Parts: sequence; C-alpha cells; structure tokens
Amino acid sequence: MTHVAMTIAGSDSGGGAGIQADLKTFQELGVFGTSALTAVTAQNTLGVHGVWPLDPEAVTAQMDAVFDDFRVSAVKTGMLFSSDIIRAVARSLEKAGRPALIVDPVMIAKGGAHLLQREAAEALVKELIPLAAVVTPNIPEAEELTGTEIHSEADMEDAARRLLRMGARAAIIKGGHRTDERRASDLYVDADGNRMIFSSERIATKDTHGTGCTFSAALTAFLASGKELPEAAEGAKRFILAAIADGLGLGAGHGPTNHWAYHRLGGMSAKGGISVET
Ligand SMILES: Nc1ncnc2c1ncn2[C@@H]1O[C@H](COP(=O)(O)OP(=O)(O)OP(=O)(O)O)[C@@H](O)[C@H]1O
Ligand SMILES: Cc1ncc(COP(=O)(O)O)c(N)n1
Repeated sequence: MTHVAMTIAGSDSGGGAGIQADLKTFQELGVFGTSALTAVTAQNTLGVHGVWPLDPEAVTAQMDAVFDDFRVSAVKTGMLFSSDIIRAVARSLEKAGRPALIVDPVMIAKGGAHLLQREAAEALVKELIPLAAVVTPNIPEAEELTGTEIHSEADMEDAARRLLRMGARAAIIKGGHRTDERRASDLYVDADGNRMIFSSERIATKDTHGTGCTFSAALTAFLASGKELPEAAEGAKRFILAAIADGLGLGAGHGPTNHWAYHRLGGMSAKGGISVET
C-alpha cells in the first residue's frame, strides 16, 4: 500500500530546509510526498535573502486539490509566515476531516530572519496546536509559545506539558539549541501519560541547516506509514542523527544535512547512537 503525506511549508532555494527537505525525507522513507507551498524564500547556507509569502487563497487551493484526490495519512506544517495563512490552513484541515497533523512551529531562521510574523504565534496557538497529533518546537519556539524560559530538562518538561494543555496530543521539545549539553536530547510527552527522552551524541558540525524540518518530516513519514508515537519519534531521531553525522560539506555557511544517510546506513536496523530513557 502506498502511503501519502503532505507538507505545508515554505520553499528553501538552497534545498536543505523547508518543502525541499520535507519531500526528500518523505521519499527516503518510502512515503509519497504532496505539498502546499506557503512562501518562496531566496536562501542559501549563508542565510535568507528574501521572503515572498503566497496569497492564503493559493495555500487553500493547493491543500483542497490534494485532499480532494488523495487519501493523505499525515500532514506536517513548517513555515506558515502569517496568521492569515495559518487560519487558511486550519480551515482546510477541518474540511478534510482533521488528518493526523504534525506542527513544526517554525519561527526564526538560523541567521535571524523571521519565517513567522511576530503576531502570528498567537494564531498558531489558537488555530493549529489544538489540531496537532504532535507539536515539535525547538527551545526558543517552545519558550515563545508557552511564555516560559527553558534552562533545564525540567523546564523542557514544563513547556511540553503546557503544549498538551493547549490541545496538542503530544509534544517533543528538541534540544538541539542546548549547546552547553554534551548530548542532543529531545523530550517527549503525550496525553496518554508517556514521557521519554530521545538522546544521541552531539555531533560537532556547523552543518545543521534544516535539522528541525528534516526531523519533523521523518516523524510525519513514520506516522503516515502506520507507526505509532513514540516509536515514530525514535525513528525520526535516528533519521536526523544519520543525516547530521554523515554531512555533505556543501556551501560556505550552515550547510544542509544528508537526507540519504539514514537509508544508506540501513535505516531502523542501524541501532547505534540513540538512547531512549523513560
Ligand atoms: N549537533 C547535533 N548533533 C546531533 N543531533 C543534533 C544536533 N543539533 C541538533 N540535533 C538534533 O536535531 C533535531 C532538530 O533539533 P533542533 O533543536 O536543532 O531543531 P531546530 O532548531 O528546529 O533546527 P534548526 O536549528 O535547524 O532551525 C533534534 O532531534 C536535535 O536533538
Ligand atoms: C523555507 C524554510 N523553512 C524552514 C526553515 C527553518 O528550518 P529548520 O528549522 O529546519 O532549520 C528555513 N530555514 N526555511
């Protein structure tokens, strides 16, 4: 059976993040990728050089066209840019019968460019988080969404539980930004009472452009192909670890990760590197 996933995200001309990272990741994991583009960015490993959002109507039309013709098993959101686009996305998802939704609340690119307008964080909380099977913020995004400061694992758990209270069925706070920590550890909680830490060694590299997009796309692909949370989260952690560890050395700035590394290393059978703590 062919599983179909959808990404609703911005285009990264540099190919390491956004819709390009998502579709490459879906393909690597054997899931047919469809998409709704929200914005075009002119971007390379050195930064974001321009952002052109699409009309919300164009986002709705893309989503409706796909939903009218395909059985989509899981949908992820990435860069949504404005509250108008967020509202359009939420309406289309409702119309489509609320498919399994992975919300990656993309806000600011590494170089500081705003991929979500400041005032749109509220729309994310009101319109999309309540529809989410899982929400996957990094530390600054979790702080912004929950109005808390995160300095420790306990702070990560508190923020994750706040996201559950906002209506998400599960939350993963990604620890990539805690560069003072020796390991890269992500905290998972869900509404069924599970709490886990997925952790790996922290690879010393500057090539981490698109790690968040790639992680959430892998999570989406595993969910689309029938895995349950939290097993899908463990798979996504393995995928991103392989992609970071087997870097490509492209570009002069923060280079992309290697989307084909996981497959090449033998997929889920490549057990090394990850620890799961409950
Ligand atoms: N240097 C690293 N070594 C190993 N794993 C990492 C490293 N940096 C990030 N990760 C992992 O990559 C995934 C994405 O995490 P991160 O917190 O970097 O997301 P993000 O901030 O959304 O991405 P980006 O910084 O590219 O915007 C998480 O599973 C995180 O633990
Ligand atoms: C179009 C687009 N979407 C998202 C990100 C952030 O990417 P990430 O947080 O995965 O590095 C990006 N740089 N560009």
